[in-house]
Amino acid sequence: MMKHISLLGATGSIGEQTLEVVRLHPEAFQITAMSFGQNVEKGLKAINEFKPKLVAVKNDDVKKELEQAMTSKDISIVSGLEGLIEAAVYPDSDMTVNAVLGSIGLEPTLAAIEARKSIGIANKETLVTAGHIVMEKAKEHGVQLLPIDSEHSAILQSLQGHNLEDVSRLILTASGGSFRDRTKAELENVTIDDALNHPNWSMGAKITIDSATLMNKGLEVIEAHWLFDMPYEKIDVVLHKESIVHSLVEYHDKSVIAQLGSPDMKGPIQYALSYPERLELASAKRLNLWEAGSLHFEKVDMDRFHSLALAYEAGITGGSMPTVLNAANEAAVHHFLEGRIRFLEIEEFVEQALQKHQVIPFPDLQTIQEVDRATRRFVNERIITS
Ligand SMILES: NC(=O)C1=CN([C@@H]2O[C@H](COP(=O)(O)OP(=O)(O)OC[C@H]3O[C@@H](n4cnc5c(N)ncnc54)[C@H](OP(=O)(O)O)[C@@H]3O)[C@@H](O)[C@H]2O)C=CC1
Ligand SMILES: CC(=O)[C@@H](O)[C@H](O)COP(=O)(O)O
Ligand SMILES: [Mn+2]
Repeated sequence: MMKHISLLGATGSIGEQTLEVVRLHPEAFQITAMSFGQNVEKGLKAINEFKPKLVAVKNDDVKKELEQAMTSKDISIVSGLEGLIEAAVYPDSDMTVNAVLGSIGLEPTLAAIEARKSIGIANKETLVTAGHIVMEKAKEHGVQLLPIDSEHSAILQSLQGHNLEDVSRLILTASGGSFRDRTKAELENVTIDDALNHPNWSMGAKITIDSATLMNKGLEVIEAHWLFDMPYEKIDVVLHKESIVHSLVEYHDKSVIAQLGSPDMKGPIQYALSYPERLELASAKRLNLWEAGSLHFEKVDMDRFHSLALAYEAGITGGSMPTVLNAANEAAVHHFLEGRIRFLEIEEFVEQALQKHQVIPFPDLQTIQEVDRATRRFVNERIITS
């Protein structure tokens, strides 16, 4: 049966690869609504090809620009957070794929759950900042969140046919990112371009920096905690530089089940779209184990990758702490990408924000939004005045 999809973040790395999956399966998937931020050129191409009925953009200026560039008058264009939510709950859509960047994805996710859409979630910041609210709402409305993040997709795939109660440990693999072979001292003067040079994956700028600090893995630990209802002491991270084993599940009998494949996000995206079925993915590179030769696994040095330690601490503390972790990291990475701070200062600003924060247990949505704003202000002011 045809699945109708609202795609949030259509011009991004995950968004474009989702469109590629839809392009490969016109018999199975159709884009009914889409959103993007401000890349009108890319957005317009996607609109012309996929012909959604509704398009949401970042603000009124982008809306005007798009309206002038569009020839078809049959497509509604909306803007701002309200527009993003409208796209997320578009009545003709069965599924909402959230591939926007950052905690702006939270309210659209909650709205889509309330509208009982099936959810494909790439936007990990949403689960980090308010996992307890998202998961409670999903449970209340009987909605399953289907992970698009490769590690969480690997875990979901390794759980098929098994019970969560029989799991003794989740093991997330980490490539180590752009600087995995450098010492901390060697990170003092690395450039933005160096940091954006991921060894295995081509991704958006923010997640590529997160991968280099290993904050990405920290966010993923918190994401796994919520998606699979797993306590932090049962979530481990292992360095695996080939990014071929995408994550593993250990069961009580010490049997370990893993999902492997060549690094290609179209796999996890398609699995979320077609779940629980599997479709052909003709464009994917077959994993050739004799070509891969050896696979390597290493313990993570938590002093070297301090951001991962900060994420575990924030997750275990819980309450509003993960919101601070995420907001401080989003702000600091933004400033790094703008050339205002050095690479190692990202984790310093995140740590300062966490240290200054008085944890609020069980924060509601409004509290989370206030903490998010206050944390960004704290980081911005320190950076602008330093
Ligand atoms: N890239 C990857 O391989 C992976 C990504 N993820 C997660 O998926 C999410 C998306 O990542 P990625 O695709 O790399 O990111 P990109 O930066 O490539 O894309 C982000 C998308 O969100 C849109 N966007 C950004 N800000 C806003 C805003 N304020 N309002 C509306 N739309 C906005 C952008 O629009 P525009 O560009 O038009 O302004 C773009 O379409 C992240 O949470 C990331 O952690 C998870 C696993 C792998
Ligand atoms: C492709 C994907 O899921 C990314 O989140 C990936 O995990 C980044 O790689 P590392 O964080 O392991 O470097
Ligand atoms: Mn990942």
